[in-house]
Amino acid sequence: MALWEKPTTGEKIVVDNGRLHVPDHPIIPFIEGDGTGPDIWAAARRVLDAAVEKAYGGAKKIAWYEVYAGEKAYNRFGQWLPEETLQAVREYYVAIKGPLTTPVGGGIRSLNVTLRQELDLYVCLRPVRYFDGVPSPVKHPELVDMVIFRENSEDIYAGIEWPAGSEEVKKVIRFLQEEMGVKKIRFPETAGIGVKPVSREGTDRLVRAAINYALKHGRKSVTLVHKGNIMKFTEGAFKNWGYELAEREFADQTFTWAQYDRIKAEKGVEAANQAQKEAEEAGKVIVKDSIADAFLQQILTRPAEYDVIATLNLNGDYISDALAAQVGGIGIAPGANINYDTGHAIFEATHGTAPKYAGLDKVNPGSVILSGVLMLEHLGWQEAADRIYAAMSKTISQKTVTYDFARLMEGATEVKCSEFADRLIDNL
Ligand SMILES: NC(=O)C1=CN([C@@H]2O[C@H](COP(=O)(O)OP(=O)(O)OC[C@H]3O[C@@H](n4cnc5c(N)ncnc54)[C@H](OP(=O)(O)O)[C@@H]3O)[C@@H](O)[C@H]2O)C=CC1
Ligand SMILES: O=C(O)CCC(=O)C(=O)O
Ligand SMILES: [Mg+2]
Repeated sequence: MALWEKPTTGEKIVVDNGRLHVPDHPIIPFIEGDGTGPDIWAAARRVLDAAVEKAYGGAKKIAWYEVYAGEKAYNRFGQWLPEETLQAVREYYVAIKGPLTTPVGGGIRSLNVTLRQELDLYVCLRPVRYFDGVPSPVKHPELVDMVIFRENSEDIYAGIEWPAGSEEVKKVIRFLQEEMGVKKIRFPETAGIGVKPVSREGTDRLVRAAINYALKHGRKSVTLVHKGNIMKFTEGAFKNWGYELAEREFADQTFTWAQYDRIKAEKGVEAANQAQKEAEEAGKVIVKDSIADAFLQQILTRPAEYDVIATLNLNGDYISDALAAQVGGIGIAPGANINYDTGHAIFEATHGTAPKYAGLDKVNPGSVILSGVLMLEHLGWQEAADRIYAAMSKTISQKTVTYDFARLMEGATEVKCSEFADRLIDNL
């Protein structure tokens, strides 16, 4: 028996050869989220509806369809992630969600990660840009304009791990020592073990999506961020496979640092520099790489050198919060989880449930609103998206902001989460 009723109004989005056909009243499933989720989702929904109404004068309207996950699902149905929720995203293609809680060190596995895995949403897309007037801890936040393509289905993040002392972990240790010849690593009884799968297919589809994005949006470079000096056959392979993919599938549109190195070895550094210069002048996308620790310091010291970033799952998680902080914090950091082949996508903020602020109508709804803007762009409703971007810029410049910006801005008026949405709607 179904756990809840399906919507009776609105129409389904149809996907044909990976292309979305969006009706005027598309049914869009949403998950409210845990913690601050109800506050920020309520604010976001009002802003999205008002922008669509204003942009299309009533000709288009989203038919919202609530589906359940997390605490609300558990409290109502005794299930953390009902199959109906997964089925709804499969059927209606595009969804949006608030953050969901994941306990640390035990309990259920991340529902956020499970949604990505179950629907094979292999790209976590997180654009990071600066809005004028936002308080930032760095001198030139306006130099940050990056789009993160984080691999979303593999890596240590996939959750293959066994707890210390378990029968499973003992078996894995025995296997490593007796069959795989791992002798030099100490494996005390207290070791837990995690496994890090990284595949060529997983890398190819992620890097392909990043290069396609760079070409479509006139971006200058794609940087493969990895820790391949240490994890050679996972992160190092990611780098090598990324370069190979660029040279194989985008030979006329890209120039890679692997090519640069080959020219340098054959003809010297000047010839290599000249080849890169010519590629840049011809408008080719430069595909380069950076080791993750050096990258994290360079995004602070030389952010203008980075543009589209393609990286593995865990690196991408860290990098997205770090970059969000540079442009004013996690309160305005949007994201999307996308499968470019099937057309499925779930939009969500970069931040989590911020439990200490739950129910206070306090936090910044900007991240989930801007995730909604990415969703409107994905639907092709650019006019509505543009209105929200403009309203966001205007509201911030008027210094009417939530606590996170107000505490760092001189002369700001601090407003509640819902009031910030009101101001945005006034400014649409
Ligand atoms: N995709 C998802 O659903 C995600 C879920 N999570 C989950 O969320 C839970 C809490 O994680 P936690 O590590 O505390 O990270 P959070 O991102 O939830 O919160 C960390 C801090 O970020 C700031 N912050 C978060 N959201 C906002 C907002 N909307 N506006 C302004 N500031 C904000 C607050 O900073 P300050 O204290 O300075 O005010 C907050 O204390 C965990 O269970 C985690 O697993 C985490 C990330 C993503
Ligand atoms: O799933 C979670 O609880 C955390 C996920 C996360 O931090 C992220 O995807 O950025
Ligand atoms: Mg994160």
